[in-house]
Amino acid sequence: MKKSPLPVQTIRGSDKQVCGKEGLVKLLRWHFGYADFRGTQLDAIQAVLSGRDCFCLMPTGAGKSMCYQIPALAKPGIVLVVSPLIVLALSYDQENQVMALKEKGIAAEYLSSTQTSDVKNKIHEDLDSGKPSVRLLYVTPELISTLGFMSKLTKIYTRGLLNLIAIDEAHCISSWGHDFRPSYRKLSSLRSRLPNVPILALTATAVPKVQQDVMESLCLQNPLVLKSSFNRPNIYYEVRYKDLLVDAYADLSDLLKSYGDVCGIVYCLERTTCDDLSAHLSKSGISCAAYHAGLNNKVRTSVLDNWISSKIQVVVATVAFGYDRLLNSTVIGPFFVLFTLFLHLHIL
Ligand SMILES: Nc1ncnc2c1ncn2[C@@H]1O[C@H](COP(=O)(O)OP(=O)(O)OP(=O)(O)O)[C@@H](O)[C@H]1O
Repeated sequence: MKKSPLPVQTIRGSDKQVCGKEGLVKLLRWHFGYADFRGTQLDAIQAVLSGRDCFCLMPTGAGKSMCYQIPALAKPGIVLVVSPLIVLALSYDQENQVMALKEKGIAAEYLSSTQTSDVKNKIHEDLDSGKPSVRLLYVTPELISTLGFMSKLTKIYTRGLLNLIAIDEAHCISSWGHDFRPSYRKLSSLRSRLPNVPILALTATAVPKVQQDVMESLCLQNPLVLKSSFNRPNIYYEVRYKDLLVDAYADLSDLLKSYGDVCGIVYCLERTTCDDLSAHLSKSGISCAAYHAGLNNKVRTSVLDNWISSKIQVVVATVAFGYDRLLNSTVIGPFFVLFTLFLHLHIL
């Protein structure tokens, strides 16, 4: 349901007004309906709103997005969110995030190669106008590294309209990290090109060496470093020995059925295993589909859509199925079960 007139801030308040806990909690309640901030969210938000850089290490699903979404509502101007749109599931998540924000009446847009030129032109026109209406702009690191976009950003910056740069999945900037992306390296120029704009680096996966590398590469100055606990009491591992099972397929099928109406992902190492297992499970009455890089985009999108909308219960996938993102999906929430280890041990 859409909310009408939103109290998005339109005038510059004093730091105390903008950063005060009471006002920020009000924004959170009004726009998102949550009672209070979680973990270190408020610290991160207050740091960036006061102009300080921040490195924020939070587990997947802890609510990192809120750390840049609330600042976008607290001050007039634009929050730039740099996020990698590597695989289908990630870009899907990005689109969903922007759609969900728009539903709440928050002016959010994303720029990616998947959009039509009409849509992109509209966003560029808004950015070029003296008074852009967009509050949250999601872009790829690749776009940041283009001269045209950088000069656009510089113009917005010189007009005093760039409030915050949030770097999502910030570990991608580190060549020590498991997800290193060369295009992220180019983000190191943001500090010199757009000085005085606070930078918020967000990640769920940085070991100390990567953390240091991220902070140095982004030239963070005296950042507030926030690290949350990674204990996830809702996740547990169970190991079953394949040799001790009469029929591993039947065992898996029974296990899936025993969870009732929940949705799950079964991870396999190979594409052919996904196809075979999906066929087996379908025969035993489980609504499922395979997902791997060998399938074309159309099929993959439809499997993802069907799974998210609960038309199918189980996806049998390789890691091509955006592991981290889907684990967090708000749509799936508590009804999500992951069977990764089981399959590795039993079926392969
Ligand atoms: N203070 C809060 N109270 C309750 N729910 C919250 C709060 N902040 C965020 N959430 C919800 O938590 C869910 C996960 O948030 P989000 O997607 O931002 O996590 P994340 O840490 O960015 O995950 P990822 O590592 O996948 O990027 C979302 O549904 C979000 O609306």
